[in-house]
Amino acid sequence: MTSIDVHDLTKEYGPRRAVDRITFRVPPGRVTGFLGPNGAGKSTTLRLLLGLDRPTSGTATLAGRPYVSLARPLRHVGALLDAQAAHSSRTGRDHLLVLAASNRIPVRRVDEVLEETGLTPAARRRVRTYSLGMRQRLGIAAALLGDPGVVLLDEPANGLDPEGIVWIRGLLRRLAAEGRTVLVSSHLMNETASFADHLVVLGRGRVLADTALRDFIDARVHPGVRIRTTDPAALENALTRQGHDAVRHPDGHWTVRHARVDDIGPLVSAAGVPLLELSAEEGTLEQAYLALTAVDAEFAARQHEEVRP
Ligand SMILES: Nc1ncnc2c1ncn2[C@@H]1O[C@H](COP(=O)(O)OP(=O)(O)OP(=O)(O)O)[C@@H](O)[C@H]1O
Repeated sequence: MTSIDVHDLTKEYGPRRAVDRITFRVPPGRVTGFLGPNGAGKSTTLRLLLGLDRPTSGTATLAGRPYVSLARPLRHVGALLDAQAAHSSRTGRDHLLVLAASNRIPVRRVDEVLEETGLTPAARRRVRTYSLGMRQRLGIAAALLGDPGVVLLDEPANGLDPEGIVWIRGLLRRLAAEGRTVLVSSHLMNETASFADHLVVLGRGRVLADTALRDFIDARVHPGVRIRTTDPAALENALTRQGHDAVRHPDGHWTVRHARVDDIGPLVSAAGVPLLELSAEEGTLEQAYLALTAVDAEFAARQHEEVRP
């Protein structure tokens, strides 16, 4: 099994505790979103997983082993941390060839990942001539080079055009469907909601949530129902009779809070209310995330205030 296991992991930089005794497991076969405000400890955790930094205490392992003990790491773990890291005087293809040679990966794979990331036409151009999105694609190509069981990507959609964003979404889902372990850190909530099955959320170096995407949203944001009608009085009557909390908006539409279409639809239909629209307003990941982190941020702000002279 190629799971990622983080156990009681702590990293201190001088007096600052970037990661504070965190424990979580990322299993294969699904995409796990790795979220948290700036400075929450996501990059530090990824760096510890990739052996780029040493933990103060605790462990971070891939398939039960620390990264540094892997003989040809790219064959086990593909990572994108900094898309600007490629040597800019090399061509994109040469960059990948060097990586492939150092991990005994066949040249055939270089051309495959160039094709997969849409870089074949630019393969023989120097990286310094690449756009931000092309560098990003090259970073993703490098991550996929060794056909790894574990994929760690930091902001993979960064700099990608709309087509690229649709592409990366499909790629992440496919990697998970192939049974790989996929951990993706991002600040883009709509994007994360489009590909993640599960979330690990950090805040100030600790795990704030480790849960399925749907459960994460449902636990924090109540669903609502949006309605438009030609007979507002009849609608209001029908809803308030059943104790529903209905709000009329300036443009004339109504929302019924804490309700589902399955309940409201039959109710308004039985009351003979003429409908122009009846739709579900599901909570979004952004709303749920902000609800969770607002509490955390408030606490941090209060602490900040307290230490001010
Ligand atoms: N090399 C370092 N030296 C000192 N402090 C560091 C170092 N790297 C990270 N930190 C601190 O550790 C904390 C966590 O940083 P980290 O980069 O892991 O957060 P993050 O969740 O990745 O944030 P972002 O979303 O902004 O990328 C921050 O307070 C940061 O200032």
